[in-house]
Amino acid sequence: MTVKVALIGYGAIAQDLFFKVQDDPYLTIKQVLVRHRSCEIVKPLLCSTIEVISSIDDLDDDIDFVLECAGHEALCEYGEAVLRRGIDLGVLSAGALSDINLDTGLRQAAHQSGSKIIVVPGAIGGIDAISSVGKTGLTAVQYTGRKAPLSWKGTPAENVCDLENLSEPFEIYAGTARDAARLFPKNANVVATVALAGIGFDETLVRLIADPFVSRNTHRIEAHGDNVSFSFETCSGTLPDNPRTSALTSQSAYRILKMRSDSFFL
Ligand SMILES: NC(=O)C1=CN([C@@H]2O[C@H](COP(=O)(O)OP(=O)(O)OC[C@H]3O[C@@H](n4cnc5c(N)ncnc54)[C@H](OP(=O)(O)O)[C@@H]3O)[C@@H](O)[C@H]2O)C=CC1
Ligand SMILES: O=C([O-])CC(=O)C(=O)O
Repeated sequence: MTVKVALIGYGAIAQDLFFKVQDDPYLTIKQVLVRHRSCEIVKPLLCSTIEVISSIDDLDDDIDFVLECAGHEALCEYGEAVLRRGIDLGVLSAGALSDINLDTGLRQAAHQSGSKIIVVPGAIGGIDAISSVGKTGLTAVQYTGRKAPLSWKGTPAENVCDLENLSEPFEIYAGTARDAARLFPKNANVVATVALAGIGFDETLVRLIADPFVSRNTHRIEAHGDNVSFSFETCSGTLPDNPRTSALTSQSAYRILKMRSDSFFL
């Protein structure tokens, strides 16, 4: 059986994922949802069998899985409608779930229709272990993220340091996962994933660092419980079309799609 997938967004992650999926006999990207103004730009980039849409109402009834790879705003705009249609939703913009109303709305929609929300681990490793132990088994979780200075352009980091001329690592944020997810919507989705898997947005402590010495995005988790402790570090180069996004993100998204199509899965 071929699993029919719709993507929300056609940026760096979606395009990289698209190339991974195109030779896979068990997965088909059937539709791509973009903003209305982008439809005519995206159409020529895709083969004619893939429909480019700009309204969630145009989602085909036979879509098995929708993957959001567009940003917080897109998850707010389309997430609930996808789930209400009974279609499972993969989420990359997990940081949007730091908004309690959105989180509750999506969970209710999924519960009522029987669909599922799958938070894609994306750019960070170790989520399986953190999630297996979860809130009941963990007492402290600390996340530290490092990216090259220019990856923090357009964020509140610009108010606290001169990103263009950093010669030493600079801590641009220290606080809760909830505030990090809200303040850094394009850089702290992994923070939200760690929080959701572990002890929650308000208990997970976060440090974000603009580091002129890193060439790859680096995500470090230190987690402790009464009977367990973890320390994970993930370093990934970035995608050519978005130098702030880890290449691991689209690899992880492809894995989630394969999970739905393959009979043996690890
Ligand atoms: N969980 C994880 O590990 C990670 C998650 N992410 C999340 O994934 C998102 C996408 O990342 P990436 O591909 O690198 O970003 P890009 O900026 O390269 O692409 C995002 C695409 O989504 C489109 N888009 C944005 N809003 C909407 C909308 N409301 N409706 C339709 N399309 C929309 C944008 O179009 P336009 O240009 O017209 O706005 C753009 O083409 C990030 O914003 C972030 O939230 C990113 C990295 C890691
Ligand atoms: O791509 C990464 O390394 C992480 C990222 O941007 C995010 O979590 O939003």
